[in-house]
Amino acid sequence: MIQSNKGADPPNKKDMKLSTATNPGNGLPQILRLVLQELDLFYRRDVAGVCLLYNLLRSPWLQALLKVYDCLQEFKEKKLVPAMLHTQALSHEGATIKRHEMTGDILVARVIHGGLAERSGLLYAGDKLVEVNGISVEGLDPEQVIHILAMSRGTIMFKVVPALDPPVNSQKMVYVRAMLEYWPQEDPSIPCVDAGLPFQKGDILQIVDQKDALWWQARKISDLGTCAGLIPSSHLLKRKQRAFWWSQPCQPYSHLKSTMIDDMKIDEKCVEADKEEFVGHGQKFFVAGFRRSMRLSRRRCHLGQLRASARCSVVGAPYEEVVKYQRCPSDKPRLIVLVGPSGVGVNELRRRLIELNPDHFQSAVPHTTRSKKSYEVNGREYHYVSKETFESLMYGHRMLEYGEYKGHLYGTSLDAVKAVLEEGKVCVMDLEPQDIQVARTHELKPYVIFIKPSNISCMKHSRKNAKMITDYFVDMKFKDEDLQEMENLAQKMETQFGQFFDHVIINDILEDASAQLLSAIQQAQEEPQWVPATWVSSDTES
Ligand SMILES: Nc1ncnc2c1ncn2[C@@H]1O[C@H](COP(=O)(O)OP(=O)(O)OP(=O)(O)O)[C@@H](O)[C@H]1O
Repeated sequence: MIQSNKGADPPNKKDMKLSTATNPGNGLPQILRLVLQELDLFYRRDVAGVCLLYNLLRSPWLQALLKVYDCLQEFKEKKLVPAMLHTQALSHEGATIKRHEMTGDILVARVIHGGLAERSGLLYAGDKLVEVNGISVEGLDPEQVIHILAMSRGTIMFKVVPALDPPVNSQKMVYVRAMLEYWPQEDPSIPCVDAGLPFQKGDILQIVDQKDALWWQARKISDLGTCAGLIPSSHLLKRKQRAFWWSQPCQPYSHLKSTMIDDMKIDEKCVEADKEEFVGHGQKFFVAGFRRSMRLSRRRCHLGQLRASARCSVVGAPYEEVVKYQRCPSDKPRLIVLVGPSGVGVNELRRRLIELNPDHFQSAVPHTTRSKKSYEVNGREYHYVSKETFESLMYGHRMLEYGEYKGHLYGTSLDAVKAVLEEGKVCVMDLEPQDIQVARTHELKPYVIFIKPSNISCMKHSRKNAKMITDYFVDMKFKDEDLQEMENLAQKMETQFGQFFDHVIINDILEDASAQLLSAIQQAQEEPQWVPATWVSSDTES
Protein backbone atom coordinates (compact mmCIF):
# COMPACT_ATOMS: atom_id res chain seq x y z
CA MET A 1 0.00 0.00 0.00
CA ILE A 2 1.30 3.42 -0.74
CA GLN A 3 1.30 5.36 2.48
CA SER A 4 1.49 9.12 2.45
CA ASN A 5 0.29 12.43 3.81
CA LYS A 6 0.94 11.42 7.36
CA GLY A 7 0.76 14.87 8.82
CA ALA A 8 -1.09 18.01 7.93
CA ASP A 9 2.12 19.92 6.98
CA PRO A 10 1.81 22.53 4.22
CA PRO A 11 3.51 21.64 0.91
CA ASN A 12 7.27 22.12 1.17
CA LYS A 13 9.37 24.20 -1.25
CA LYS A 14 10.02 21.21 -3.42
CA ASP A 15 6.30 20.64 -3.80
CA MET A 16 5.77 24.16 -4.80
CA LYS A 17 8.54 24.06 -7.34
CA LEU A 18 7.31 20.85 -8.83
CA SER A 19 3.74 21.90 -8.94
CA THR A 20 4.61 25.15 -10.80
CA ALA A 21 4.74 23.95 -14.35
CA THR A 22 5.01 27.32 -16.07
CA ASN A 23 7.25 30.28 -15.25
CA PRO A 24 5.32 33.54 -15.87
CA GLY A 25 8.62 35.40 -16.35
CA ASN A 26 9.54 33.50 -19.52
CA GLY A 27 8.01 32.03 -22.62
CA LEU A 28 5.26 33.01 -25.00
CA PRO A 29 2.85 34.55 -22.47
CA GLN A 30 5.58 37.06 -21.56
CA ILE A 31 6.22 37.90 -25.25
CA LEU A 32 2.50 38.32 -25.75
CA ARG A 33 2.31 40.67 -22.82
CA LEU A 34 5.03 42.84 -24.40
CA VAL A 35 3.30 42.82 -27.80
CA LEU A 36 0.08 43.92 -26.16
CA GLN A 37 1.86 46.80 -24.44
CA GLU A 38 3.16 47.96 -27.85
CA LEU A 39 -0.26 47.59 -29.45
CA ASP A 40 -1.80 49.55 -26.63
CA LEU A 41 0.05 52.66 -27.88
CA PHE A 42 -1.32 52.24 -31.45
CA TYR A 43 -4.76 51.44 -30.04
CA ARG A 44 -4.86 54.79 -28.19
CA ARG A 45 -3.82 56.56 -31.38
CA ASP A 46 -6.69 54.81 -33.15
CA VAL A 47 -4.56 53.30 -35.95
CA ALA A 48 -6.83 51.46 -38.47
CA GLY A 49 -7.12 47.67 -37.83
CA VAL A 50 -5.24 47.74 -34.52
CA CYS A 51 -8.45 47.31 -32.54
CA LEU A 52 -9.12 44.00 -34.23
CA LEU A 53 -5.59 42.70 -33.62
CA TYR A 54 -5.61 43.97 -30.05
CA ASN A 55 -8.86 42.10 -29.26
CA LEU A 56 -7.59 38.96 -30.94
CA LEU A 57 -4.39 38.86 -28.93
CA ARG A 58 -6.25 39.57 -25.68
CA SER A 59 -8.77 36.76 -26.26
CA PRO A 60 -8.85 34.23 -23.36
CA TRP A 61 -8.64 31.19 -25.64
CA LEU A 62 -5.33 32.38 -27.10
CA GLN A 63 -3.97 33.05 -23.62
CA ALA A 64 -5.00 29.55 -22.54
CA LEU A 65 -3.45 27.95 -25.62
CA LEU A 66 -0.18 29.69 -24.99
CA LYS A 67 -0.16 28.48 -21.39
CA VAL A 68 -0.66 24.93 -22.60
CA TYR A 69 2.15 25.40 -25.11
CA ASP A 70 4.49 26.56 -22.36
CA CYS A 71 3.58 23.62 -20.14
CA LEU A 72 4.33 21.22 -22.96
CA GLN A 73 7.68 22.89 -23.64
CA GLU A 74 8.70 22.44 -20.04
CA PHE A 75 7.45 18.85 -20.06
CA LYS A 76 9.63 18.16 -23.12
CA GLU A 77 12.70 19.69 -21.54
CA LYS A 78 12.37 17.73 -18.29
CA LYS A 79 11.44 14.54 -20.14
CA LEU A 80 9.30 13.40 -17.19
CA VAL A 81 5.79 14.22 -16.14
CA PRO A 82 5.40 17.39 -14.17
CA ALA A 83 1.65 17.22 -14.69
CA MET A 84 1.57 14.18 -12.44
CA LEU A 85 3.58 15.95 -9.83
CA HIS A 86 0.93 18.60 -9.31
CA THR A 87 -0.58 16.28 -6.77
CA GLN A 88 0.46 17.20 -3.28
CA ALA A 89 0.00 13.79 -1.79
CA LEU A 90 -1.50 10.43 -2.44
CA SER A 91 -3.89 8.80 -0.09
CA HIS A 92 -2.60 6.40 2.53
CA GLU A 93 -5.12 3.94 1.17
CA GLY A 94 -4.91 4.54 -2.46
CA ALA A 95 -2.73 2.26 -4.49
CA THR A 96 -0.61 -0.85 -4.49
CA ILE A 97 2.73 -1.21 -6.23
CA LYS A 98 4.61 -4.12 -7.77
CA ARG A 99 7.90 -4.82 -9.53
CA HIS A 100 7.81 -5.52 -13.24
CA GLU A 101 9.16 -9.04 -13.71
CA MET A 102 11.23 -8.23 -16.80
CA THR A 103 12.32 -4.60 -16.41
CA GLY A 104 12.45 -4.41 -12.60
CA ASP A 105 10.48 -1.13 -12.75
CA ILE A 106 8.26 -0.24 -9.82
CA LEU A 107 4.75 0.04 -11.20
CA VAL A 108 1.44 1.05 -9.76
CA ALA A 109 -0.28 -2.36 -9.60
CA ARG A 110 -3.75 -1.05 -8.96
CA VAL A 111 -5.49 2.07 -7.77
CA ILE A 112 -7.99 1.31 -5.04
CA HIS A 113 -11.50 2.52 -5.78
CA GLY A 114 -12.70 5.25 -3.49
CA GLY A 115 -9.16 6.04 -2.26
CA LEU A 116 -7.61 9.50 -2.68
CA ALA A 117 -5.36 8.31 -5.51
CA GLU A 118 -8.41 7.31 -7.54
CA ARG A 119 -10.43 10.38 -6.66
CA SER A 120 -7.53 12.66 -7.67
CA GLY A 121 -7.52 11.04 -11.12
CA LEU A 122 -3.74 11.45 -11.20
CA LEU A 123 -2.56 7.90 -10.79
CA TYR A 124 -3.38 4.83 -12.86
CA ALA A 125 -2.49 1.17 -12.83
CA GLY A 126 0.61 0.71 -14.97
CA ASP A 127 2.18 4.09 -14.13
CA LYS A 128 5.92 3.77 -13.49
CA LEU A 129 7.19 5.12 -10.18
CA VAL A 130 10.46 6.98 -10.63
CA GLU A 131 11.03 8.93 -7.43
CA VAL A 132 9.53 9.23 -3.98
CA ASN A 133 10.31 12.52 -2.27
CA GLY A 134 13.24 13.03 -4.63
CA ILE A 135 14.71 9.57 -3.93
CA SER A 136 15.07 7.41 -7.01
CA VAL A 137 13.32 4.07 -6.69
CA GLU A 138 15.24 2.52 -9.54
CA GLY A 139 16.43 -0.98 -8.68
CA LEU A 140 14.54 -1.03 -5.37
CA ASP A 141 12.13 -3.70 -4.20
CA PRO A 142 8.51 -2.69 -3.54
CA GLU A 143 9.18 -3.32 0.18
CA GLN A 144 12.04 -0.79 0.12
CA VAL A 145 9.76 1.73 -1.56
CA ILE A 146 7.15 1.17 1.12
CA HIS A 147 9.89 1.67 3.71
CA ILE A 148 10.78 5.06 2.19
CA LEU A 149 7.12 5.97 2.35
CA ALA A 150 6.82 4.76 5.90
CA MET A 151 9.74 6.96 6.94
CA SER A 152 8.34 10.04 5.18
CA ARG A 153 6.57 12.83 7.01
CA GLY A 154 4.02 15.29 5.70
CA THR A 155 3.37 15.61 1.98
CA ILE A 156 4.87 12.90 -0.15
CA MET A 157 5.82 13.61 -3.75
CA PHE A 158 5.79 10.94 -6.41
CA LYS A 159 7.49 11.31 -9.74
CA VAL A 160 5.91 8.95 -12.21
CA VAL A 161 5.96 8.11 -15.89
CA PRO A 162 2.34 7.61 -16.84
CA ALA A 163 1.13 4.40 -18.46
CA LEU A 164 0.63 4.81 -22.19
CA ASP A 165 -3.02 3.79 -22.08
CA PRO A 166 -4.57 4.40 -18.71
CA PRO A 167 -7.28 1.75 -18.25
CA VAL A 168 -10.84 2.98 -18.55
CA ASN A 169 -13.29 1.46 -16.11
CA SER A 170 -16.27 0.69 -18.30
CA GLN A 171 -17.50 -2.24 -16.22
CA LYS A 172 -20.95 -2.19 -14.75
CA MET A 173 -21.34 -2.40 -11.00
CA VAL A 174 -22.13 -5.95 -9.92
CA TYR A 175 -23.47 -7.13 -6.57
CA VAL A 176 -22.77 -10.61 -5.29
CA ARG A 177 -23.55 -12.73 -2.25
CA ALA A 178 -20.43 -14.33 -0.79
CA MET A 179 -21.00 -18.08 -0.59
CA LEU A 180 -17.90 -18.56 1.55
CA GLU A 181 -15.85 -16.57 4.01
CA TYR A 182 -12.50 -14.96 3.25
CA TRP A 183 -9.74 -13.76 5.57
CA PRO A 184 -6.92 -11.89 3.76
CA GLN A 185 -4.55 -12.40 6.70
CA GLU A 186 -4.77 -16.15 6.15
CA ASP A 187 -4.18 -15.95 2.41
CA PRO A 188 -0.50 -15.98 1.50
CA SER A 189 -1.33 -15.40 -2.17
CA ILE A 190 -2.95 -11.96 -1.73
CA PRO A 191 -0.78 -9.28 -3.40
CA CYS A 192 -1.28 -6.82 -0.53
CA VAL A 193 -2.74 -8.01 2.79
CA ASP A 194 -3.52 -4.48 3.97
CA ALA A 195 -5.64 -3.90 0.88
CA GLY A 196 -7.64 -7.13 1.43
CA LEU A 197 -11.33 -7.08 2.26
CA PRO A 198 -12.39 -9.78 4.73
CA PHE A 199 -15.94 -11.09 4.35
CA GLN A 200 -18.30 -13.67 5.80
CA LYS A 201 -20.67 -16.11 4.15
CA GLY A 202 -23.81 -14.32 3.06
CA ASP A 203 -22.25 -10.82 2.94
CA ILE A 204 -23.45 -8.78 -0.03
CA LEU A 205 -20.50 -7.26 -1.88
CA GLN A 206 -20.41 -4.51 -4.48
CA ILE A 207 -17.80 -5.47 -7.07
CA VAL A 208 -16.31 -2.26 -8.41
CA ASP A 209 -13.45 -3.59 -10.50
CA GLN A 210 -12.99 -6.90 -12.29
CA LYS A 211 -10.22 -5.84 -14.66
CA ASP A 212 -7.71 -8.14 -12.98
CA ALA A 213 -8.54 -11.78 -13.67
CA LEU A 214 -7.37 -12.84 -10.22
CA TRP A 215 -8.04 -9.98 -7.83
CA TRP A 216 -11.20 -7.92 -7.84
CA GLN A 217 -11.99 -4.81 -5.88
CA ALA A 218 -15.12 -4.74 -3.77
CA ARG A 219 -16.96 -3.04 -0.94
CA LYS A 220 -19.48 -4.45 1.52
CA ILE A 221 -22.89 -2.92 0.99
CA SER A 222 -23.01 -2.30 4.72
CA ASP A 223 -19.93 -0.09 4.25
CA LEU A 224 -20.22 1.65 0.88
CA GLY A 225 -18.63 4.86 2.14
CA THR A 226 -15.20 3.28 2.53
CA CYS A 227 -12.68 2.63 -0.20
CA ALA A 228 -12.71 -0.75 -1.86
CA GLY A 229 -10.60 -3.75 -0.87
CA LEU A 230 -9.09 -6.67 -2.72
CA ILE A 231 -10.98 -9.95 -2.94
CA PRO A 232 -10.07 -13.08 -4.90
CA SER A 233 -11.89 -13.29 -8.22
CA SER A 234 -14.43 -16.03 -8.77
CA HIS A 235 -11.94 -17.80 -11.03
CA LEU A 236 -9.20 -17.67 -8.39
CA LEU A 237 -11.49 -18.90 -5.62
CA LYS A 238 -12.65 -21.83 -7.72
CA ARG A 239 -9.02 -22.71 -8.32
CA LYS A 240 -8.35 -22.53 -4.58
CA GLN A 241 -11.46 -24.59 -3.83
CA ARG A 242 -10.37 -27.29 -6.25
CA ALA A 243 -6.87 -27.37 -4.75
CA PHE A 244 -8.38 -27.60 -1.25
CA TRP A 245 -10.75 -30.34 -2.33
CA TRP A 246 -8.00 -32.54 -3.69
CA SER A 247 -5.76 -31.93 -0.69
CA GLN A 248 -8.42 -33.22 1.74
CA PRO A 249 -8.35 -36.87 2.78
CA CYS A 250 -11.74 -38.51 2.39
CA GLN A 251 -13.19 -38.36 5.89
CA PRO A 252 -16.22 -40.16 7.19
CA TYR A 253 -17.42 -36.85 8.75
CA SER A 254 -17.10 -38.10 12.27
CA HIS A 255 -16.95 -34.44 13.37
CA LEU A 256 -20.66 -34.06 12.65
CA LYS A 257 -22.28 -35.94 15.45
CA SER A 258 -25.65 -37.29 14.50
CA THR A 259 -28.62 -37.29 16.82
CA MET A 260 -29.90 -40.35 15.03
CA ILE A 261 -29.06 -43.80 16.36
CA ASP A 262 -29.97 -46.12 13.56
CA ASP A 263 -29.77 -49.47 15.26
CA MET A 264 -32.07 -48.68 18.18
CA LYS A 265 -35.55 -50.01 17.97
CA ILE A 266 -38.36 -47.50 18.15
CA ASP A 267 -40.98 -48.18 20.76
CA GLU A 268 -44.20 -47.95 18.79
CA LYS A 269 -46.12 -46.91 21.88
CA CYS A 270 -43.89 -43.96 22.58
CA VAL A 271 -44.41 -42.28 19.23
CA GLU A 272 -48.05 -41.50 19.52
CA ALA A 273 -50.65 -40.97 16.83
CA ASP A 274 -49.99 -38.38 14.14
CA LYS A 275 -53.09 -36.39 14.80
CA GLU A 276 -52.42 -32.77 15.76
CA GLU A 277 -54.82 -29.93 15.85
CA PHE A 278 -55.14 -26.67 17.63
CA VAL A 279 -57.77 -24.11 18.34
CA GLY A 280 -57.60 -20.53 17.18
CA HIS A 281 -60.10 -17.66 16.98
CA GLY A 282 -62.77 -19.88 18.43
CA GLN A 283 -62.38 -22.35 15.59
CA LYS A 284 -60.71 -25.71 15.26
CA PHE A 285 -57.95 -25.78 12.66
CA PHE A 286 -56.33 -28.80 11.18
CA VAL A 287 -52.84 -27.81 10.39
CA ALA A 288 -51.00 -29.90 7.87
CA GLY A 289 -47.26 -30.37 7.94
CA PHE A 290 -46.92 -30.72 11.71
CA ARG A 291 -47.22 -34.50 11.87
CA ARG A 292 -44.68 -36.04 14.21
CA SER A 293 -43.98 -38.93 11.89
CA MET A 294 -43.30 -36.41 9.14
CA ARG A 295 -40.83 -34.45 11.27
CA LEU A 296 -39.11 -37.56 12.55
CA SER A 297 -38.80 -38.96 9.04
CA ARG A 298 -37.30 -35.70 7.82
CA ARG A 299 -34.79 -35.68 10.63
CA ARG A 300 -33.77 -39.30 10.11
CA CYS A 301 -33.33 -38.88 6.39
CA HIS A 302 -31.48 -35.60 6.41
CA LEU A 303 -29.02 -35.96 9.20
CA GLY A 304 -27.24 -38.39 6.92
CA GLN A 305 -27.36 -35.85 4.12
CA LEU A 306 -25.95 -33.06 6.30
CA ARG A 307 -22.82 -35.17 6.59
CA ALA A 308 -22.68 -35.92 2.88
CA SER A 309 -23.18 -32.32 1.82
CA ALA A 310 -20.33 -31.11 4.02
CA ARG A 311 -17.96 -31.93 1.21
CA CYS A 312 -20.22 -31.01 -1.70
CA SER A 313 -20.69 -27.45 -0.51
CA VAL A 314 -16.95 -26.81 -0.84
CA VAL A 315 -17.03 -26.71 -4.63
CA GLY A 316 -20.05 -24.49 -5.31
CA ALA A 317 -19.82 -21.05 -6.96
CA PRO A 318 -17.94 -18.73 -4.58
CA TYR A 319 -20.07 -15.70 -5.46
CA GLU A 320 -23.69 -15.51 -6.49
CA GLU A 321 -24.78 -12.43 -8.44
CA VAL A 322 -27.67 -10.73 -6.68
CA VAL A 323 -30.08 -7.88 -7.39
CA LYS A 324 -32.54 -5.98 -5.24
CA TYR A 325 -36.01 -7.44 -5.65
CA GLN A 326 -39.17 -5.70 -4.55
CA ARG A 327 -42.22 -7.94 -4.71
CA CYS A 328 -45.23 -6.34 -6.44
CA PRO A 329 -48.49 -6.65 -4.50
CA SER A 330 -49.91 -8.62 -7.45
CA ASP A 331 -47.03 -11.17 -7.35
CA LYS A 332 -47.45 -14.44 -5.51
CA PRO A 333 -46.09 -14.24 -1.95
CA ARG A 334 -42.56 -15.45 -1.41
CA LEU A 335 -42.14 -18.86 0.22
CA ILE A 336 -41.00 -18.57 3.82
CA VAL A 337 -38.56 -21.28 4.86
CA LEU A 338 -37.68 -21.86 8.51
CA VAL A 339 -34.47 -23.69 9.31
CA GLY A 340 -33.07 -24.67 12.66
CA PRO A 341 -31.68 -27.50 14.76
CA SER A 342 -34.14 -30.02 16.09
CA GLY A 343 -35.91 -28.78 19.21
CA VAL A 344 -35.07 -25.10 18.74
CA GLY A 345 -38.71 -24.15 18.25
CA VAL A 346 -39.20 -24.06 14.47
CA ASN A 347 -42.58 -25.80 14.69
CA GLU A 348 -43.69 -23.87 17.74
CA LEU A 349 -42.99 -20.56 15.96
CA ARG A 350 -44.62 -21.70 12.73
CA ARG A 351 -47.68 -22.96 14.61
CA ARG A 352 -48.05 -19.67 16.49
CA LEU A 353 -47.73 -17.70 13.27
CA ILE A 354 -50.45 -19.65 11.49
CA GLU A 355 -52.67 -19.50 14.56
CA LEU A 356 -52.28 -15.72 14.53
CA ASN A 357 -53.74 -15.40 11.05
CA PRO A 358 -54.74 -18.68 9.38
CA ASP A 359 -56.22 -16.80 6.43
CA HIS A 360 -52.82 -15.33 5.62
CA PHE A 361 -50.27 -17.95 6.68
CA GLN A 362 -50.48 -21.61 5.80
CA SER A 363 -48.46 -24.82 5.66
CA ALA A 364 -48.27 -27.04 2.61
CA VAL A 365 -50.11 -30.39 2.83
CA PRO A 366 -47.46 -33.13 2.78
CA HIS A 367 -47.60 -36.45 0.92
CA THR A 368 -47.35 -39.84 2.55
CA THR A 369 -47.44 -43.46 1.48
CA ARG A 370 -48.95 -44.62 4.78
CA SER A 371 -52.62 -45.48 4.81
CA LYS A 372 -55.23 -42.95 5.84
CA LYS A 373 -56.63 -43.18 9.37
CA SER A 374 -60.34 -43.10 10.00
CA TYR A 375 -60.44 -39.51 11.25
CA GLU A 376 -58.22 -38.12 8.50
CA VAL A 377 -59.28 -36.48 5.25
CA ASN A 378 -57.27 -36.89 2.06
CA GLY A 379 -55.72 -33.52 1.17
CA ARG A 380 -56.18 -32.11 4.68
CA GLU A 381 -53.61 -33.88 6.89
CA TYR A 382 -51.80 -35.54 3.98
CA HIS A 383 -52.09 -36.41 0.35
CA TYR A 384 -52.22 -40.21 0.54
CA VAL A 385 -50.43 -41.71 -2.42
CA SER A 386 -48.96 -45.04 -3.45
CA LYS A 387 -45.26 -45.72 -3.16
CA GLU A 388 -44.98 -45.63 -6.97
CA THR A 389 -46.64 -42.21 -7.17
CA PHE A 390 -44.44 -40.88 -4.39
CA GLU A 391 -41.31 -42.19 -6.07
CA SER A 392 -42.25 -40.74 -9.43
CA LEU A 393 -42.66 -37.35 -7.71
CA MET A 394 -39.26 -37.82 -6.07
CA TYR A 395 -37.45 -38.85 -9.23
CA GLY A 396 -39.25 -36.16 -11.26
CA HIS A 397 -37.82 -33.54 -8.85
CA ARG A 398 -41.32 -32.58 -7.73
CA MET A 399 -40.48 -33.09 -4.02
CA LEU A 400 -38.85 -30.25 -2.10
CA GLU A 401 -38.01 -32.66 0.71
CA TYR A 402 -38.77 -36.21 1.71
CA GLY A 403 -37.83 -38.94 4.13
CA GLU A 404 -38.73 -42.41 5.28
CA TYR A 405 -40.13 -43.28 8.66
CA LYS A 406 -41.22 -46.69 9.86
CA GLY A 407 -41.35 -47.98 6.28
CA HIS A 408 -43.45 -45.11 4.93
CA LEU A 409 -42.38 -42.17 2.80
CA TYR A 410 -43.23 -38.60 3.78
CA GLY A 411 -42.47 -35.40 1.91
CA THR A 412 -43.59 -31.98 0.72
CA SER A 413 -44.17 -31.52 -2.97
CA LEU A 414 -43.51 -28.42 -5.02
CA ASP A 415 -47.14 -28.47 -6.16
CA ALA A 416 -48.41 -28.47 -2.57
CA VAL A 417 -46.35 -25.35 -1.85
CA LYS A 418 -47.45 -23.69 -5.10
CA ALA A 419 -51.09 -24.41 -4.28
CA VAL A 420 -50.77 -22.30 -1.11
CA LEU A 421 -48.93 -19.47 -2.86
CA GLU A 422 -51.38 -19.39 -5.73
CA GLU A 423 -54.18 -18.77 -3.23
CA GLY A 424 -52.27 -15.59 -2.31
CA LYS A 425 -51.32 -17.02 1.08
CA VAL A 426 -47.86 -17.02 2.61
CA CYS A 427 -46.62 -20.61 2.67
CA VAL A 428 -44.47 -21.24 5.73
CA MET A 429 -42.51 -24.47 5.74
CA ASP A 430 -39.56 -25.87 7.59
CA LEU A 431 -36.70 -27.46 5.73
CA GLU A 432 -33.49 -29.17 6.60
CA PRO A 433 -30.67 -26.82 5.53
CA GLN A 434 -29.39 -29.10 2.79
CA ASP A 435 -32.81 -28.87 1.08
CA ILE A 436 -32.74 -25.07 0.80
CA GLN A 437 -30.94 -25.29 -2.56
CA VAL A 438 -33.81 -27.31 -4.03
CA ALA A 439 -36.32 -24.65 -3.03
CA ARG A 440 -34.21 -21.76 -4.35
CA THR A 441 -36.03 -21.15 -7.61
CA HIS A 442 -37.32 -17.96 -9.21
CA GLU A 443 -40.81 -19.40 -8.93
CA LEU A 444 -40.78 -19.75 -5.13
CA LYS A 445 -38.26 -16.98 -4.32
CA PRO A 446 -37.79 -18.42 -0.82
CA TYR A 447 -36.88 -16.17 2.08
CA VAL A 448 -34.88 -18.28 4.51
CA ILE A 449 -35.03 -17.59 8.23
CA PHE A 450 -32.64 -19.37 10.53
CA ILE A 451 -34.03 -20.04 14.01
CA LYS A 452 -31.06 -20.06 16.30
CA PRO A 453 -30.95 -21.25 19.93
CA SER A 454 -29.94 -18.73 22.56
CA ASN A 455 -27.02 -19.62 24.83
CA ILE A 456 -27.35 -22.65 27.07
CA SER A 457 -27.82 -20.79 30.34
CA CYS A 458 -30.71 -18.78 28.82
CA MET A 459 -32.24 -21.94 27.37
CA LYS A 460 -32.03 -23.78 30.68
CA HIS A 461 -34.28 -21.10 32.02
CA SER A 462 -36.62 -20.62 29.02
CA ARG A 463 -36.96 -24.37 28.24
CA LYS A 464 -37.68 -25.34 31.88
CA ASN A 465 -41.11 -26.66 31.01
CA ALA A 466 -40.59 -27.34 27.31
CA LYS A 467 -40.99 -30.82 25.91
CA MET A 468 -39.23 -32.27 22.94
CA ILE A 469 -39.99 -35.10 20.59
CA THR A 470 -37.45 -37.79 19.88
CA ASP A 471 -37.60 -41.10 18.07
CA TYR A 472 -38.28 -42.77 21.39
CA PHE A 473 -40.27 -40.35 23.50
CA VAL A 474 -42.95 -37.89 22.58
CA ASP A 475 -42.82 -35.41 25.42
CA MET A 476 -39.43 -35.49 27.05
CA LYS A 477 -37.90 -32.66 29.02
CA PHE A 478 -34.75 -31.09 27.64
CA LYS A 479 -31.59 -32.31 29.33
CA ASP A 480 -28.37 -30.29 29.39
CA GLU A 481 -26.85 -32.49 26.69
CA ASP A 482 -29.89 -31.89 24.46
CA LEU A 483 -29.36 -28.15 24.74
CA GLN A 484 -25.63 -28.55 24.10
CA GLU A 485 -26.33 -30.68 21.05
CA MET A 486 -28.81 -28.09 19.77
CA GLU A 487 -26.18 -25.38 20.11
CA ASN A 488 -23.53 -27.50 18.35
CA LEU A 489 -25.85 -28.36 15.49
CA ALA A 490 -26.88 -24.71 15.09
CA GLN A 491 -23.22 -23.75 14.80
CA LYS A 492 -22.61 -26.40 12.16
CA MET A 493 -25.66 -25.30 10.21
CA GLU A 494 -24.52 -21.70 10.26
CA THR A 495 -20.98 -22.60 9.24
CA GLN A 496 -22.15 -24.80 6.41
CA PHE A 497 -25.27 -23.07 5.17
CA GLY A 498 -25.12 -19.52 6.56
CA GLN A 499 -24.79 -18.11 3.03
CA PHE A 500 -28.42 -19.06 2.36
CA PHE A 501 -29.89 -17.41 5.45
CA ASP A 502 -31.68 -14.16 4.71
CA HIS A 503 -32.49 -13.54 8.34
CA VAL A 504 -31.55 -14.96 11.74
CA ILE A 505 -33.84 -15.02 14.79
CA ILE A 506 -32.59 -16.08 18.20
CA ASN A 507 -35.37 -17.99 19.90
CA ASP A 508 -35.01 -17.11 23.55
CA ILE A 509 -38.25 -15.55 24.74
CA LEU A 510 -40.93 -17.21 22.65
CA GLU A 511 -43.14 -14.13 22.40
CA ASP A 512 -40.22 -11.97 21.20
CA ALA A 513 -39.13 -14.55 18.64
CA SER A 514 -42.73 -14.80 17.36
CA ALA A 515 -42.95 -11.04 16.95
CA GLN A 516 -39.59 -10.97 15.15
CA LEU A 517 -40.74 -13.74 12.83
CA LEU A 518 -43.88 -11.85 11.91
CA SER A 519 -41.96 -8.67 11.18
CA ALA A 520 -39.25 -10.50 9.17
CA ILE A 521 -41.93 -12.12 7.01
CA GLN A 522 -43.61 -8.77 6.42
CA GLN A 523 -40.27 -7.29 5.36
CA ALA A 524 -39.61 -10.21 3.03
CA GLN A 525 -42.94 -9.69 1.31
CA GLU A 526 -43.07 -5.91 1.24
CA GLU A 527 -39.54 -4.51 1.22
CA PRO A 528 -36.70 -4.78 -1.33
CA GLN A 529 -34.42 -7.73 -0.69
CA TRP A 530 -31.28 -9.10 -2.32
CA VAL A 531 -32.11 -12.17 -4.38
CA PRO A 532 -30.13 -14.16 -6.98
CA ALA A 533 -30.05 -12.22 -10.26
CA THR A 534 -31.37 -15.29 -12.08
CA TRP A 535 -34.65 -15.04 -10.14
CA VAL A 536 -35.61 -11.74 -11.68
CA SER A 537 -34.33 -11.82 -15.26
CA SER A 538 -37.32 -11.89 -17.59
CA ASP A 539 -36.40 -15.10 -19.40
CA THR A 540 -35.54 -17.09 -16.28
CA GLU A 541 -36.88 -20.58 -15.92
CA SER A 542 -36.57 -22.24 -12.56
N1 LIG B 1 -38.49 -19.86 23.17
C1 LIG B 1 -39.02 -20.93 23.75
N2 LIG B 1 -39.24 -20.93 25.06
C2 LIG B 1 -39.76 -22.02 25.68
N3 LIG B 1 -40.10 -23.16 25.04
C3 LIG B 1 -39.90 -23.19 23.73
C4 LIG B 1 -39.36 -22.10 23.01
N4 LIG B 1 -39.29 -22.45 21.73
C5 LIG B 1 -39.77 -23.70 21.63
N5 LIG B 1 -40.14 -24.15 22.82
C6 LIG B 1 -40.66 -25.49 23.15
O1 LIG B 1 -39.63 -26.43 22.84
C7 LIG B 1 -40.20 -27.63 22.38
C8 LIG B 1 -39.61 -27.98 21.04
O2 LIG B 1 -40.03 -27.02 20.07
P1 LIG B 1 -40.45 -27.45 18.62
O3 LIG B 1 -41.23 -28.71 18.62
O4 LIG B 1 -41.03 -26.28 17.95
O5 LIG B 1 -39.02 -27.79 18.06
P2 LIG B 1 -38.61 -27.95 16.54
O6 LIG B 1 -37.56 -26.95 16.27
O7 LIG B 1 -39.78 -27.95 15.68
O8 LIG B 1 -37.91 -29.37 16.53
P3 LIG B 1 -38.59 -30.78 16.19
O9 LIG B 1 -39.03 -30.76 14.78
O10 LIG B 1 -37.46 -31.69 16.44
O11 LIG B 1 -39.70 -30.92 17.17
C9 LIG B 1 -41.69 -27.40 22.33
O12 LIG B 1 -42.24 -27.90 23.52
C10 LIG B 1 -41.83 -25.89 22.30
O13 LIG B 1 -43.05 -25.47 22.87
